[in-house]
Amino acid sequence: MKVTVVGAGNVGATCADVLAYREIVNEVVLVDIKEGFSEGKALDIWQKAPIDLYDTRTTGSTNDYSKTAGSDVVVITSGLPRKPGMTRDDLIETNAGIVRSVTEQVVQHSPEAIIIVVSNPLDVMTYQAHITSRMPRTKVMGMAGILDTARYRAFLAEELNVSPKDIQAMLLGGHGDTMVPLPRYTTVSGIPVTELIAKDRLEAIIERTKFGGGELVKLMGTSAWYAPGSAAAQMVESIVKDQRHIYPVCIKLEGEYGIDGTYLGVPVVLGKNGVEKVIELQLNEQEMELMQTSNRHVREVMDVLDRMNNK
Ligand SMILES: NC(=O)C1=CN([C@@H]2O[C@H](COP(=O)(O)OP(=O)(O)OC[C@H]3O[C@@H](n4cnc5c(N)ncnc54)[C@H](O)[C@@H]3O)[C@@H](O)[C@H]2O)C=CC1
Ligand SMILES: O=C([O-])CC(=O)C(=O)O
Repeated sequence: MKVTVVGAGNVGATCADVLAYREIVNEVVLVDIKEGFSEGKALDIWQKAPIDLYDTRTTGSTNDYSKTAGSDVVVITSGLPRKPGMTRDDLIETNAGIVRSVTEQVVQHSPEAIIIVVSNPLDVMTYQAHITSRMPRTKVMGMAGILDTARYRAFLAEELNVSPKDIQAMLLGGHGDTMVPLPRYTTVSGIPVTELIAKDRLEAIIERTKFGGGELVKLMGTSAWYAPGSAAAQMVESIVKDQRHIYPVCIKLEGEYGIDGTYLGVPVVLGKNGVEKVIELQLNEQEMELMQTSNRHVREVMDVLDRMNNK
């Protein structure tokens, strides 16, 4: 199995490292526009192989996509990260052009690849990659929900003083302040979380989760990479090993949740064909309202992209 990671910056290099040291695939190609950058990162990861004992071959390429030919999965992380004071949506202008040109080159050399978009604003960059690639919706998806639920699960584990491994959760909607964490679908070793935590504490954790990316941007001056890189690698693993995990993934909705044409996070089964199935939860009125708010927000940013692309 061969995976290409485009963008050898913080998120891309972390993703490549996880794919290598966990031996998720045999071969990882890192691509970046900066001369020598991806080659250097790939060489560094390869030189760690005798220490951490893995044999995934890792190579780099400065914008030469012929080296990515025949990839099974391509992870797109190229693009600007935000700085303090910015929203993810502020990145649209620069990142749309990058995602468009990268997708064109990816598809030319790996027409069968499954594409996982990471660049922000996530839902709208997934839209950009999907329309550029002209592939079925099941093969072009965005990574956000695994990261957002991981943050939610980590905060809950800290609050309850239990292992983060025991916390299961689901989340819907766009990757932004309108994301929809679902307490009704959150359990701790099978116990509904609402039985273990006070309502106001749970609400505070949900609020912290919604702004989890911004919290890190404020602390570091740029956005997160360890959890995002691992989250993208986890999606790759479910695909290349046909594990059929259920994860929250951004995909174009076609009538599910009463929404048509918007790219939003929903639970899906992830296997060798990409999204094998979209799971439709029976939402209550309040959850549906939150999902619609998220839908309206992502739709607005999709409209901005449409106007940019039609200029
Ligand atoms: N979906 C999510 O949950 C998350 C998304 N992100 C997003 O991921 C993106 C990358 O973040 P970082 O890795 O922290 O940024 P970074 O600045 O460390 O790395 C981005 C890399 O992309 C490269 N690049 C730019 N244009 C390119 C092109 N045309 N072709 C190939 N490479 C190109 C740059 O040279 C740079 O090395 C950002 O847009 C960020 O907002 C970050 C974290 C989580
Ligand atoms: O916050 C950002 O800009 C990067 C991101 O999407 C996240 O870490 O959730």
